Amino acid sequence: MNTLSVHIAAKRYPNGSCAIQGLAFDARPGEFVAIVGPSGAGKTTLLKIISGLDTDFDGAVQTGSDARIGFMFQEPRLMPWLTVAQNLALVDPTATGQRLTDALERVGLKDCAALFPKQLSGGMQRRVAMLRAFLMAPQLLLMDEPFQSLDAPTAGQLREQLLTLWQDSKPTVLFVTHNLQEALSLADRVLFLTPGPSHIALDFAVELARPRALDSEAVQRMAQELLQAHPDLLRGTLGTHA
Ligand SMILES: Nc1ncnc2c1ncn2[C@@H]1O[C@H](COP(=O)(O)OP(=O)(O)OP(=O)(O)O)[C@@H](O)[C@H]1O
Repeated sequence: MNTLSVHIAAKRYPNGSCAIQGLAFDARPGEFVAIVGPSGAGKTTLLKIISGLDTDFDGAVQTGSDARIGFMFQEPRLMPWLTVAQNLALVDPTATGQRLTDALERVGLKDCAALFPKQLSGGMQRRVAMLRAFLMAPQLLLMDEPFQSLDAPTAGQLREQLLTLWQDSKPTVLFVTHNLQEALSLADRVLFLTPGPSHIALDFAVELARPRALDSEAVQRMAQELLQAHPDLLRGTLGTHA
């Protein structure tokens, strides 16, 4: 995939409200970029524009002409009438036999191929959704608060599995989150958005070695330093805990 290049001069909804104004950034191939901003800042709107679902904006997004783009949402969006294996086969028909077993093992779901979504916990369903996103071999993966409302240990496991999958195939990732520590534990770089109409207030490189647990001293310290340096940007919009 080429460098992702995003330049949104303005995004207005038909009711006249302006969600995004003057927002621009590039992301290198394979870069893991977190996007953090207050509720209503336009994060979901931004991902919809980048994915091509929303073309009604002033500006340009370059993803490369044949870039495969994957999406993972907060809700797993699995087909309830299909088994785990069948849900995965929808995006990758070659995901059968040993290849399927290996893939499921990567996300701790070795014995779940024949189960239906309703037989899985919320965390397990999200693992299937995450695996599905990677099985389509995206060059760009857009993730919209994918681990929101999971308990802390489950979210921690999913973060570890996400990094393993990402490091295997290295798509460019744009990961929207409200959680500053989650952003710092995962990303190469964090883009902080202003309240809407949003633009980028701070483009922050996370220069910490991996793995970095969310509750590690290094992540906690970096979060505290950011909160002290940019209280207006971060106050009231971001939890400092998982
Ligand atoms: N279809 C729509 N029509 C009109 N306004 C919209 C529409 N969708 C979103 N908006 C407005 O655009 C702004 C950005 O919304 P968006 O959902 O992108 O924000 P967000 O940062 O993802 O919010 P959250 O963190 O709460 O999910 C908000 O003010 C919202 O009310």
